[in-house]
Amino acid sequence: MAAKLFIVSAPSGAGKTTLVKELLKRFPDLVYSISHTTRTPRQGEVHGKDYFFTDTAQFMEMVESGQMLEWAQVHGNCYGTSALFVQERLAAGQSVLLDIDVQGGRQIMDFGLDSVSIFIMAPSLDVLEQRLRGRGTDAEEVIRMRLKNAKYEIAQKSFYTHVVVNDVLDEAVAELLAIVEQETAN
Ligand SMILES: Nc1ncnc2c1ncn2[C@@H]1O[C@H](COP(=O)(O)OP(=O)(O)OP(=O)(O)O)[C@@H](O)[C@H]1O
Ligand SMILES: Nc1nc2c(ncn2[C@@H]2O[C@H](COP(=O)(O)O)[C@@H](O)[C@H]2O)c(=O)[nH]1
Repeated sequence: MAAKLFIVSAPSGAGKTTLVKELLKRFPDLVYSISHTTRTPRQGEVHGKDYFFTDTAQFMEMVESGQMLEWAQVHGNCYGTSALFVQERLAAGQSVLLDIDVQGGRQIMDFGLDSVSIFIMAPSLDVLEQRLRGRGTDAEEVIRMRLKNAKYEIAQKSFYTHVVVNDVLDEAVAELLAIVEQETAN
C-alpha cells in the first residue's frame, strides 16, 4: 500500500469533520493530523484529540521556528500543521490526512508536495447555512463570517483533485472511502 498525503478542505459546515470521522472508522490505517489552533475549544472538544489548543504567542513561536508545514488565519483564528508529525508518519509508510482550510491546502500544493486533495461541498449555500446553525456551536457573528468566507473557499475547489458533495451522508462517506482506497492501492 502506498503512503499518501491527503488534504481535505471544505467551507465551514459542509460536514468535513463528520465525514472524516466516519472515514477513519472505515480506514483506520489513515493517520489524522491533529492541528494546532488559537481557537477556543467548543463544548466536547478535547486537547490533543481534536486540536492542540494553544495561545497566540506559542503558536507564533512554532511558526517562526519553522515547525509548521503550513499555517493560516481562518475565520479570525490561527491554525497550523506540525511538519515533524507529518514527515515522521509518511517516512514510516503511513498515509496522513490533513483537515485544513483552502489557504493551507494551496500552500501544500504550491510547495510541490505530493498530495491527493479532496474538496467537500454542501449541496447548496442554503444547506450550508442550515447545517452551521443546526450544529449550534457558533455565535451569530461567527456563523456570518464563516458563510461569507464560504464563497471564497468554494471558488478554490478547482485546485483540488476530487470534489465530493456531502448530501446523503452514507453516500458521501462511501465516495470518500473509494477515493482513499484507490489512491493508496498503488
Ligand atoms: N450529510 C449530512 N446531512 C445532514 N447533516 C449533516 C451531514 N453532514 C454533516 N451534517 C451536520 O452538519 C453540521 C456541520 O458538520 P461538521 O461539523 O462536520 O462540519 P465541518 O465542515 O467540519 O465544519 P467546520 O469546518 O466548521 O468544523 C453538523 O451538525 C453535522 O452533524
Ligand atoms: N490551514 C489550516 N487550516 C486548518 C487546520 N486545522 C483546521 N483547519 C481549518 O480551519 C477551519 C475551521 O475549523 P474549525 O474547527 O474552527 O471549524 C476548517 O476549514 C478547518 O479545516 C490547519 O492545521 N491548517
